[in-house]
Amino acid sequence: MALLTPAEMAQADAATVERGVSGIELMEAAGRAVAQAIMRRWPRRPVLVACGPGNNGGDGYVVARHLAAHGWSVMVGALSGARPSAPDAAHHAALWEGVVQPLSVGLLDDAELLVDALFGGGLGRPLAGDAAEFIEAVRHRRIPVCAVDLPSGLDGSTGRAQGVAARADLTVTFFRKKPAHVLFPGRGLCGDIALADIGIPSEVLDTIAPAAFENSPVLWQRHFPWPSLEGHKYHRGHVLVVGGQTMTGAARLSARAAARVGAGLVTVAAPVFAWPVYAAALEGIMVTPFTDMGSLHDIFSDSRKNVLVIGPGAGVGGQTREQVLGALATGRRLVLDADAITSFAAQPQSLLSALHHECVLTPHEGEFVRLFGTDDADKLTRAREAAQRSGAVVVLKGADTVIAAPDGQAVVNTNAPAFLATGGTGDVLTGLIAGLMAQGMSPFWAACAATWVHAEAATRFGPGLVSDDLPGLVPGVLRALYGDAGHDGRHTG
Ligand SMILES: NC(=O)C1=CN([C@@H]2O[C@H](COP(=O)(O)OP(=O)(O)OC[C@H]3O[C@@H](n4cnc5c(N)ncnc54)[C@H](O)[C@@H]3O)[C@@H](O)[C@H]2O)[C@H](O)CC1
Ligand SMILES: [K+]
Repeated sequence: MALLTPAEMAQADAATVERGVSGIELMEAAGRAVAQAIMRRWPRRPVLVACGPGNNGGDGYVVARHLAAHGWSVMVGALSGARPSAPDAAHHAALWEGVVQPLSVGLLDDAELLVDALFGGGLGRPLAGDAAEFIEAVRHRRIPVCAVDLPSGLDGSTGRAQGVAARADLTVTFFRKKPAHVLFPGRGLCGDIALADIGIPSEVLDTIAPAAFENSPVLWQRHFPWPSLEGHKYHRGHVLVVGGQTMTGAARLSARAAARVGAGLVTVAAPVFAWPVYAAALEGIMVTPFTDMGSLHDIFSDSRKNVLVIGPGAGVGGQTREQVLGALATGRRLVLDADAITSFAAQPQSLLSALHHECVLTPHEGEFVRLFGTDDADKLTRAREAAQRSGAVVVLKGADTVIAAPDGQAVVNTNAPAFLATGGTGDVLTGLIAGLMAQGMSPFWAACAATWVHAEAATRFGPGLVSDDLPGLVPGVLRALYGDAGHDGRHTG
């Protein structure tokens, strides 16, 4: 599903109003959806609705009215005692027949649930004054919180808090999620996220043309390279993983992952004296020894090896740089990870100028900074800028991995479990990406699909996961995807 910035959300809002659905109706639908989500989650209890000066506050008055209509004891506290001035919010504030008190921390004493309708998409600066004081007080209490659209204080576009921000147990948002709902720290502050349809037709997206999406098989399933009966292994590509001299496990993990995700053939190019180690450990995966850059180049020159992988266990230094630049010179599809990125820390431009659009970089935050430097922009922006600057697909890994293409398209992955934070999982992801690219998937969709499959496999295993488990878990994930795509004859409705 698309991710909309608050500005794009306002465009969706306006486009819907142009189609004849009034802002007042949208606000009614939004507030009603929040009230219904609250009643589904919590038993009736005294509730405080904290209303801000804008339309987020307007939603709050609708929530108050619906909860009261269902017998809830409702207090409304207006920030700085101000009634909203915006017409839609003023309309709904006037429909609230109960008392409106100036919002104060003391009102929390009689509440067992807080509805945070202070600020949402219109937050323009860090919370200050009464608002900041109130949110600080809430954070120090154990009162359950339901946030309207966004926890107050969060920048909807970036998921970052410019100052103090509320923490919610449940956030109810409208039409489409914002980047703040999928990027940390925002995602962590939202609690559970409920997405409500408030009557905005999806057609409005045609004019907005969103460029950011939450990762899901829906995005790339139609591009997934399922084998066909008339095909054979050469149709399914050939991944070449350049092995390191000492950390031989990394390349083996990548190679196994590439094979498990369906690459027709996989070869590890091994430094000759480490060749026995690789050869002894791999059966279906071929191992070709090389002695120097010349013999490695001979291996590269076999164009049937349509995707090259450098980085897992490569070691940081001039030899890795030489291998990377040699691989880039072939124009072949390339996945660069870990040491292949770090090796260019002192001379990033020599890598950036050699990259092409059939390359994928898979840095974690530290490797990203070594190559692209630091700036205080949010993760989505940084990944996009890096992809544009490098001309390659950039997979900026983390609990909220961002996959960005040079044309600005970006996908945020949200199914990664905490268990993935263990050594070697990055090597597996690199192999999954390469394996899908070898079968013809575009670098961008291969990176999106591999990231999702990687996380789904980890989730299936759960606690105790080690990276060695991951390649063997991939078939189960593929089986489910295969079924969901209706390939097994089942109709998925
Ligand atoms: N777009 C939709 O489809 C719908 C959105 N709804 C709700 O509307 C809000 C966005 O409302 P908006 O009036 O634009 O902004 P806020 O209510 O978030 O902010 C109010 C107002 O406050 C001022 N302000 C901004 N930052 C601060 C600050 N740090 N301190 C003090 N004051 C601040 C600024 O002037 C803002 O305009 C959206 O979140 C939804 O909840 C519709 O109700 C439903 C459909
Ligand atoms: K809010």
